[in-house]
Amino acid sequence: MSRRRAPCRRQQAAPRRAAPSGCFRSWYLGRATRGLLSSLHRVCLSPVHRTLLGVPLKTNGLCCCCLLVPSPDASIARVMWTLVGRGWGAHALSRGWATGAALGPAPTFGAAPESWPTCRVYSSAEFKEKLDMSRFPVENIRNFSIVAHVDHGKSTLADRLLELTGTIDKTENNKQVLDKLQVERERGITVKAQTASLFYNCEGKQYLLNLIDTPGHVDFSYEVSRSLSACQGVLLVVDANEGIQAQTVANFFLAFEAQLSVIPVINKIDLKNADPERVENQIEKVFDIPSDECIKISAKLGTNVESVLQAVIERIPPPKVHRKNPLRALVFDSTFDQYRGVIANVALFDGVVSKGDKIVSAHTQKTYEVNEVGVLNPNEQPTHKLYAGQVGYLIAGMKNVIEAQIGDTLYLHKQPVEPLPGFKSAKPMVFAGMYPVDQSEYNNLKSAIEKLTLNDSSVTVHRDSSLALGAGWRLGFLGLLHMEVFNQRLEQEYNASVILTTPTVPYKAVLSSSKLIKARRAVQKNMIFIDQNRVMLKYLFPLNEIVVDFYDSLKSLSSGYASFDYEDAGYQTAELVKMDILLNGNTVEELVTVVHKDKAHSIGKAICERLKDSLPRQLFEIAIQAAIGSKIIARETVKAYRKNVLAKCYGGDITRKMKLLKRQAEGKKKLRKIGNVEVPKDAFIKVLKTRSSK
Ligand SMILES: Nc1nc2c(ncn2[C@@H]2O[C@H](COP(=O)(O)OP(=O)(O)OP(=O)(O)O)[C@@H](O)[C@H]2O)c(=O)[nH]1
Repeated sequence: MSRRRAPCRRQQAAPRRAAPSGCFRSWYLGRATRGLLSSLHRVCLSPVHRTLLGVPLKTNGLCCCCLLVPSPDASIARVMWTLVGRGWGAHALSRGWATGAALGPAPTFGAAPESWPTCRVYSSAEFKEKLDMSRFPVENIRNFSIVAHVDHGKSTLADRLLELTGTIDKTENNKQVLDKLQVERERGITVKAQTASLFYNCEGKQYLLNLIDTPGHVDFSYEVSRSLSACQGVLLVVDANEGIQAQTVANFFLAFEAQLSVIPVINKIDLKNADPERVENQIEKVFDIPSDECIKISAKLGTNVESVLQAVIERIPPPKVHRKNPLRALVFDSTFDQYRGVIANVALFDGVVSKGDKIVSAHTQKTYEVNEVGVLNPNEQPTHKLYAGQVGYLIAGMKNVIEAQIGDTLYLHKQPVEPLPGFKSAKPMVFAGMYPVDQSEYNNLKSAIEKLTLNDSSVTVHRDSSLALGAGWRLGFLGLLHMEVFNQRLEQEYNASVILTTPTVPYKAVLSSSKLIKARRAVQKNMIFIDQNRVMLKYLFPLNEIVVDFYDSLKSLSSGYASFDYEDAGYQTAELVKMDILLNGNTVEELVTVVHKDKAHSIGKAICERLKDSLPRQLFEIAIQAAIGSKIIARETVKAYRKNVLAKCYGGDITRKMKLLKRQAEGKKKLRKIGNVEVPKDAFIKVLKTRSSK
């Protein structure tokens, strides 16, 4: 039995240290006790992590400790961020232990520690103030997105705005901090819209600026359109050298249609080839925005960026919301955290939400208890409440994609509201099959795909299987880059290894073999769902379309699952014709048939082909014809046997051979005239089946 040791004197008497400001690669937790740390160890750390994290704890050996991450181990980074994300700092504060720690953006897992951001440490008072969101009345809130063509400088401008508002420190390492994903860092492009709440003091007023940095590439335009639903304005960034490009126009119209205020920002004016005046004129001409409304900046150097903040406050209206109404929150994005479940990004259109509230999803009608609310600053910063007009995150124990629908409306239990319109679903353009490299990994890959599609709702997923690759999925993407990024994220964020088939685009195909019912001139009467797995379909069929092989075809198409029954529905008017089948000009009475006018040609052709296959070759040629009245609509020929009349001629005179062949041809002519073609019995059955299946 292990005995608990009493805390040593040195620990109790440890002086309170001043929080180191801006300490790099470290987390300052103030007077966090060993008890809290060890409980955290118990809750979330594996033995390896405990050992590694234990090293700096032991060496510090004080109540007041600074956790240094001892190695670039990716999993350690993940754990540290999980702890911070779980509100460790806030927890310590609520117990009166500590100053809290608000950090820079999460390090990308597996990245070298040098790329990690600087931590920013707040005083207790600052931290307490951060938790109270009631200090921002609606008129002091501005919600806006930064939109632009690819590489025109959105993320760089976002960095400057974060710095100007004191959200992050101005250091070499804080570059494109809102591009948090490893794939974004590696490729140098934004693929995921990121929200950041900035606190800004202007002329004695405290403003809350909710900024959403969006991707520029067309494959991720769904991110832009969703982000705009949480905004009242956009910063339309245009490169001073390249001018207006395709995505500039597309994004402008997205904002215009959503009736948002558009602030044109001409960026990169520091470039040698920059021509801001030309771009100003373009903007005026194409978007009808007066040139004097354009703000010329260099996001890279920080030139004139302050005036962008001014314009946001002056030109973008505050949200039109009502705090006194019952809660109405739009879920506009979400991510999955393995410890906390779904983290939903929400924009509050009405009311207030607090930790502990019972909320209902309009989509699933399920009730949840709110475990945490907060803002992204730019990382998760828990707050006491979120108020209408604000944008933040909410954790309520939702566990999967079905529960956490993007576009869903959340409201308070027993206070139902009219759901918000939500979003149009994305239309995939490129499709590819995805299979686990090893079939035993199927379930893990399934769960990884589900979690990732939660964060990227524009991907469509359908189950599929292949003889060679086994069970898998057919995924739909908005483009090739989107497909590559999704695959890369699966590998990097979920450690999944997959086989991705060659991408294809959608085709519209008419599957003649499976249109079993339509092809038989049926008219649907009704459809009744008997239970979850069975449906009853009622059709009006012409009887001659089902008598012969309909049931066989139905069984084979449905792998034996479908059953069939019919009853007489009386006579109906139809355009029918009588079709004769002729053998060497003589009608075969047994094969005379009545068919629908539109199908006469195809049935006639098929019958002739079947007869050709079924009739034995004879000494004379047989002409098989299908006719409607005197009009021949199809013809096949069965060639005659040719007896080798020259067999006995060894060498000899050519005139003798010609004489024999001529005599044979004359004999055949006579045969043709008197020829009475014998039709075997099974040919009739084959022919009847042909007629029916056409
Ligand atoms: N010279 C100069 N370069 C800039 C400026 N702003 C951004 N850049 C550079 O332009 C490149 C693209 O910048 P980003 O901020 O990533 O552009 P983005 O629009 O966010 O890119 P996507 O999100 O991928 O569309 C980077 O190399 C930046 O350093 C600027 O004001 N001047």
